[in-house]
Amino acid sequence: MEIREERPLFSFGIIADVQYGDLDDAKNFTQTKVRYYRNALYLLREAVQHWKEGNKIQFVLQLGDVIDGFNTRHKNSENALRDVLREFEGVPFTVHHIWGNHEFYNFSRSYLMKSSLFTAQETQETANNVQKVVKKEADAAYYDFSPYEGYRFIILDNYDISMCGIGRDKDSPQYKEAEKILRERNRNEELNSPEGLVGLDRRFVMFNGGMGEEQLQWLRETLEVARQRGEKVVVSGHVPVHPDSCYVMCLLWNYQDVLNILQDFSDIVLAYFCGHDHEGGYHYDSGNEIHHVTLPGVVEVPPGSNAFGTVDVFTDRLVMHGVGQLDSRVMK
Ligand SMILES: Nc1ccn([C@@H]2O[C@H](COP(=O)(O)OP(=O)(O)OC[C@H](O)CO)[C@@H](O)[C@H]2O)c(=O)n1
Repeated sequence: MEIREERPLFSFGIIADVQYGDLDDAKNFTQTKVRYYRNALYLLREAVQHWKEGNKIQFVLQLGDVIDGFNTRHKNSENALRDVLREFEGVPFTVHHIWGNHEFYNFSRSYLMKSSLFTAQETQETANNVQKVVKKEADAAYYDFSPYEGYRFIILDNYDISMCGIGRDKDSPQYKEAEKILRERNRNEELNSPEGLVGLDRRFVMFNGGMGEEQLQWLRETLEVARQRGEKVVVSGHVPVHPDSCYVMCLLWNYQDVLNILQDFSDIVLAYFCGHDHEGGYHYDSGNEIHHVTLPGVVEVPPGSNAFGTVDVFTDRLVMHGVGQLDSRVMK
């Protein structure tokens, strides 16, 4: 008879696209959904309260876009950031903040590096050395950590190559590379517009980004070391990397590079968690046994519901307990 463990090895929280702002509700760009900017803060508060009361999660993956770009119109970016960070004050778990496009509408990369949203700087070590958080490149936010022996989490910086907002200096090689990629693929004056782009090429808009060769190389090396150690790996970023897990306009520019790497390490990679596409999505890459989970965006959740979750990690499965618009799921 198969004996299943009752308790998970460990658990973590997930939430995406809070996009808080002290702003009146308004429709999104395509006029299809309402964004509830103020209410988003209460939904974040409810999620944090849920995790505190459950008293079982070790950490949260905050999957990016924690405040909205429209805060800049009122010069309110710092206040908005202060308000969301206050929700996490004194919590009994670690919070890993991932950077999305809205972080760069509000702040420069150098500002973010010095802020509490730069969680790669934390180095926490437990007795068995499994909670070490390792920062890599000097001006990038990708890193890895091991919350539990035998498990590794990888945080990607999906806007490493980007033209978003004020993130990258216009003279930086990364900004120039992003501009070259976009101008070659997108002939519109307004680079956020997908007009004239067909199929998967609709991802070549300015609110997406790409990952540079240095980061891709680091991802390969980190997975290689994890494989040698016999670890299982969960990867996260703001932007989806599988075309079947999201609306194609929200895909990472060089999603195929990342997918190839994840698939090369399909023996150890369990899942990829992200946000960005506010509709949310899910795809099981059955050939490689990798789960791609795109969380619904909190900012577009009407009052009375929510969109966050808790993932229990067992030796043979991840069990995602969704609240509100995030579906619950057992991922073998
Ligand atoms: N078709 C579009 C869509 C957007 N824009 C402009 O791009 C900027 C970012 O858009 P925004 O909807 O705020 O980005 P999110 O990250 O919140 O959402 C991504 C997906 O849309 C969610 O499903 C902003 O300046 C828009 O005005 C555009 O020009 N054309």
